[in-house]
Amino acid sequence: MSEIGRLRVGQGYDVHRLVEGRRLILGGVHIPSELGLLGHSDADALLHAITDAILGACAMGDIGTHFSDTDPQFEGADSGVLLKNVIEKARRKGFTLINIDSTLICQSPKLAPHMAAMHSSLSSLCGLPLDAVNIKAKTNEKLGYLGRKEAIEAQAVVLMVKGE
Ligand SMILES: Nc1ccn([C@@H]2O[C@H](COP(=O)(O)O)[C@@H](O)[C@H]2O)c(=O)n1
Ligand SMILES: C[C@@]1(CO)OP(=O)(O)OP(=O)(O)OC[C@H]1O
Repeated sequence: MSEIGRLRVGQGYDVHRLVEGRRLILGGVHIPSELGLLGHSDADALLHAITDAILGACAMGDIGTHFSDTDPQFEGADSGVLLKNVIEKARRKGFTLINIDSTLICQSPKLAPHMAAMHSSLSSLCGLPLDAVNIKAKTNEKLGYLGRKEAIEAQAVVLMVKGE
């Protein structure tokens, strides 16, 4: 089969509510903030969106079917561990990750000062070179629940190749 016939694209999305009393973790990095994301795991919306994009590219379902949000095993889970587990499951089915692009929609805090750390963390978690990984940040121009700082949303697209 041609190289093009072996390419698979995947898309992922996640949103978590911002609340008091939780640490804000994005891309595997702790970001100092008065509010953190609520979830069963560490609620790392960026890693969840990327995990879902990988599962999508491989036609392997979604994050909740692999790691149930009612399973005590995943309470407070490090989403980096879940992401690495999915990359390994995909590898066993013959899929290799090529690149990731992603967007965080986050009115506050400002993510630019943390971008290099998130970029490096994501590259390391995914076993990809830095030039195959991208993270973008957007405010929501103060519109809606994202603009009111009630939540952070993440979107991701990945490209994968199947076979040798
Ligand atoms: N939480 C955020 C949001 C955005 N940025 C950076 O600001 C730029 C402009 O954002 P707009 O939403 O006004 O288009 C954006 O391109 C990011 O570089 C940020 O650092 N943290
Ligand atoms: C990751 C899981 C599992 O701990 O829990 P949450 O942190 O609530 O995250 P969500 O984005 O709802 O996705 C799937 C869950 O099963």
